[in-house]
Amino acid sequence: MSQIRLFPRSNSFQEQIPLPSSKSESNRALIINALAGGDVSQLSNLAEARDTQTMIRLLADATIPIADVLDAGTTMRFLTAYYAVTGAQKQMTGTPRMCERPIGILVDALRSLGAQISYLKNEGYPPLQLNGFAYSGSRNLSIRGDVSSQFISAILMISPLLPEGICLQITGSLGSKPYIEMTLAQMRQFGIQAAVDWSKGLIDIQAQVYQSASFAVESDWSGASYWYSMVALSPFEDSSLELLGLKEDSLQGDSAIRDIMLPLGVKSTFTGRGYLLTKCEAVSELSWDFTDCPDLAQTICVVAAAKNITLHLTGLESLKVKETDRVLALQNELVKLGARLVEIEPNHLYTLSGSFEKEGACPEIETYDDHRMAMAFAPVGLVRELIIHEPGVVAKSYPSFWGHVDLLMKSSTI
Ligand SMILES: O=C(O)C1=C[C@@H](OP(=O)(O)O)[C@@H](O)[C@H](O)C1
Ligand SMILES: C=C(OP(=O)(O)O)C(=O)O
Repeated sequence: MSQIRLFPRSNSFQEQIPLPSSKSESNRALIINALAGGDVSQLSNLAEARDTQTMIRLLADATIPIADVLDAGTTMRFLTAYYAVTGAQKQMTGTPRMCERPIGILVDALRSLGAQISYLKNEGYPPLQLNGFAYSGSRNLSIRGDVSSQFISAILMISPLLPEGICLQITGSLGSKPYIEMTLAQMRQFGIQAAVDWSKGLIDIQAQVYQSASFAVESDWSGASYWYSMVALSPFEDSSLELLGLKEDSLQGDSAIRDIMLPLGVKSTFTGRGYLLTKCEAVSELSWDFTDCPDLAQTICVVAAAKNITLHLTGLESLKVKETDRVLALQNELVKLGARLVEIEPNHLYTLSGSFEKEGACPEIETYDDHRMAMAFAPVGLVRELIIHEPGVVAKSYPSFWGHVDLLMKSSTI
């Protein structure tokens, strides 16, 4: 299918949504489990996400000479470190966009530990050729924190295997920190101790042996965000959704959606088996820093646009090097709803404002090979007819998304 048309709903809803599992937790669990020599069957509730299924497939067959990760950032970065430290001879590649996403910071760090890695096309970007590992003897490593936390997570997961461990100094500003905390928390569950001093940006991991363990992946808070949007945008006061499989104490930083959505009109109540979302009063203006939760930015921009809430956003720097340039994609598509996302201070502060257009020609939203563009805009279909192009992009993180949307909205596919 190349388009989905969504039709507004004229009454309230009360539904349960069986959320997908987190691909971030899944991909960490798979790498750590492989390093621990565990069996995949010890990991439960692994994500259906294509990014995770790609990781499972590549880890299952060590003889594959070319590891094609498609468009999965974590799979590319985590596997590069895994293959490097295990001395694999391997080519790493991905989609054309993956070959535009930076990896030089990780490659430099791995080379300084002793990995033989060369670039097959452009310096600093996939595809890569991995040619084995000869430990360099150094445990002190510096790494920039401002491009992608995935480089840091990748290095941390292989640290216990190195003869002297690693003392990692994070330099510059740090984005997506909760993902690093997620990595450390999952390593801890497999027996690894780390000494962390965030005030100095230091993480010290001695040489240690991973203990194999069982691990159950939680539902995905990033995927949950789109259901928060549905409740926020429903015009009916008694609309509610129960999102299943979420924990109160999550490893996922995107659980911040609970706090962000409160001023946008959604209250979260823990039910023991997930969260019940109900409607509450929304503000008319809000400032938010997305440094810790970049994957929520698209969700929040679309909700604000459709509710005529003025938004001041910071922490969007990393959005330019994700599945697409997400700032540009948002700027192009939000205009179709009557909103403008304007850069106020270069690459720092943005303001979103406008007047939501409920009537007129049906907006057609382009998705730029980015699952989050499709899922962030879908909730608008509750309040006005909308077409979303290439809806299949959701498979990267949430293959069952449109099936779940069917619970709330009528749609037709072309
Ligand atoms: O480690 C992870 O699982 C992720 C880290 C984040 O990337 P960056 O660290 O590049 O911001 C996030 O955007 C991505 O969806 C998943
Ligand atoms: C940025 C994302 O994923 P990745 O970097 O792993 O491709 C995402 O899922 O929004």
